Amino acid sequence: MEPVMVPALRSVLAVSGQSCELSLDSERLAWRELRPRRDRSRRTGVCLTRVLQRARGLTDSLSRQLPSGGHSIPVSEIVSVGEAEIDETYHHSMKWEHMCKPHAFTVNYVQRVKNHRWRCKAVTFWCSDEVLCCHWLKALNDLLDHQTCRPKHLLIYINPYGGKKKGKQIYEKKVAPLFNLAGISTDVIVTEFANHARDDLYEVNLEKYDGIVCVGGDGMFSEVLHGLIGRVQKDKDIDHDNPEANLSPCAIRIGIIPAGSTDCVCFATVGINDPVTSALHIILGDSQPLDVCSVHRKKRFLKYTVSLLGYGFYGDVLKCSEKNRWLGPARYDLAGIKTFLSHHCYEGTVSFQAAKWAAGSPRDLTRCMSGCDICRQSSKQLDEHQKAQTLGSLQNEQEDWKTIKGKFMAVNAANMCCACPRSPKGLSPAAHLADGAADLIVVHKCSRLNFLRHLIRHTNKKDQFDFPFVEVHRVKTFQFTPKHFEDEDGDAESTDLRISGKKNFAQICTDHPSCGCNQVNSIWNCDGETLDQTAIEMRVHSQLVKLFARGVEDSKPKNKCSSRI
Ligand SMILES: CCCCCCCCCCCCC/C=C/[C@@H](O)[C@H](COP(=O)(O)O)NC(=O)CCCCC
Ligand SMILES: Nc1ncnc2c1ncn2[C@@H]1O[C@H](COP(=O)(O)OP(=O)(O)O)[C@@H](O)[C@H]1O
Ligand SMILES: [Ca+2]
Repeated sequence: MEPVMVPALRSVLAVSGQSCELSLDSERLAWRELRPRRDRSRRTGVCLTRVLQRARGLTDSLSRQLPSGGHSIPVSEIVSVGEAEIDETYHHSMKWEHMCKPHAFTVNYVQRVKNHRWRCKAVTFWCSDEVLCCHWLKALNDLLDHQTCRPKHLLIYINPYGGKKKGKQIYEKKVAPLFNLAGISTDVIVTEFANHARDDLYEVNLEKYDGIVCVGGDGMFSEVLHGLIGRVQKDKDIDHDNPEANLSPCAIRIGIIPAGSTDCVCFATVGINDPVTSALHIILGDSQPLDVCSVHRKKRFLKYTVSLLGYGFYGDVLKCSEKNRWLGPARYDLAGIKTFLSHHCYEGTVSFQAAKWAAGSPRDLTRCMSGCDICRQSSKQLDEHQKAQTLGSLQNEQEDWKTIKGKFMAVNAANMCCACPRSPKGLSPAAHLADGAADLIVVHKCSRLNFLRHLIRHTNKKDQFDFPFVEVHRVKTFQFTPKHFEDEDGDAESTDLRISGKKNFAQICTDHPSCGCNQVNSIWNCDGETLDQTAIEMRVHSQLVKLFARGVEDSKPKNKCSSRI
């Protein structure tokens, strides 16, 4: 955004009974105390009056005495500004009778606390007269009016059954008051059934809104994502059943208020799953482009995914967890243990095309941070690559397919790092939000102990790919075909469920004669939703949607973008 040119403003006002020099330019609001703070007894009306009287005299000779220390807020992080509410008790305790009428304004702003968490703080500035107070209020509000990226009207979908079933409560207690404070108007829909939000987005007048917000987990986000992408393609007459279609990007941003079980999309794009932090990112109008992967079975669209598309271990965890939904987020822990103990592997073929133009690689020890250089560079290189393809100056890409045949514990595509509270660095720590590529992780058949060692590394700082049975590739597309599809004619158009229904229970797994398991197929976990097909193809669509987020901020800024793991 272009900085707004405003005449710099500078005055002496009082903050908590202390005279301060307050200054404002188009970028920042800053203040410093003019004298060191004494004890709290100085916070009386008499002192405050004196402070303000003295302030009048000081206004012209400010530059002389600025002690070190002070506060500074970027204008872009001010939530709102308003006349201070001076209630009766406060008025009397401050002995305001010594002043004819108090004049003060309050600035609400973002303060960073620990672990990427944000809070809304307030500071009140007391003015010597009404004219000065109005002058400051106007200058600040003019600057806020120029923050054009901020949403004014939002459409909110709340899943009342996600996570610990607290979505509605979280929204009403923690989020709605902040949206009110920021002057954002909202239309709120509490969903009544699964896919309510998705279907509604096909009908709703999107022009009325500056953003869509979902309150829930990754499943709820997925609903909104499907509704929005589907709606935009429908409006533009793009056939999403065509796996080669160039999908049209969605201009309207999506916000996520985390109230689910994993909250991976929120965690990986903000750095924490905290409703207040997410609400503040929405208010400030942050924008984070996000790659979206489409999943097809031949010419049939199945689903979109932005975080994990996983077959084998994560598919089985999901299947098992659904039976215990009543346990809330803990269902995944129980399912994780059960699935780990059952130790299944699945046979099939994985084929992929590497994302040759991608600037990073899955094991380069970088992380996708706010304003990521690797995402920027990759997307530039992808544009050039696509232009070259259109001009026909690239060799036939069909030759670039690589194939892995075998027995797998897991086949995962991570379009982002997939960090979440269970795994703070995620499934693929160096994956990027907006590089136009996904990391394909293939965990070959291995012993229980080795698989456990691999899983444990998702929770500590060690490299989970540093095993001979794990391989990882940065890809633009991949296909998976389970063994039984290859054994059949490989062209079966019938649904997997019919085929697997027959075969799964007929064939005894040769890998596990001792456990007598008869499972040939796993299922796909697609951002926490199941797919009804096992033979699939996935393709990454670079930066198809935008979120109200800014990527994870570096707490120790060195190289602003891609910090070392
Ligand atoms: C012995 C220690 C083992 C620890 C392994 C931890 C590995 C965790 C990786 C988690 C990746 C999560 C990827 C995100 C998936 C979500 O989209 C999905 C749905 O979320 P929600 O809608 O909010 O419920 N969550 C899952 O599939 C849960 C995976 C849990 C695996 C244990
Ligand atoms: N009112 C509703 N009743 C039942 N299911 C719903 C409702 N609203 C949304 N859903 C579905 O609930 C599922 C899980 O939602 P989510 O918010 O991701 O919670 P969790 O993280 O606990 O899985 C999603 O598949 C979503 O489509
Ligand atoms: Ca990506």
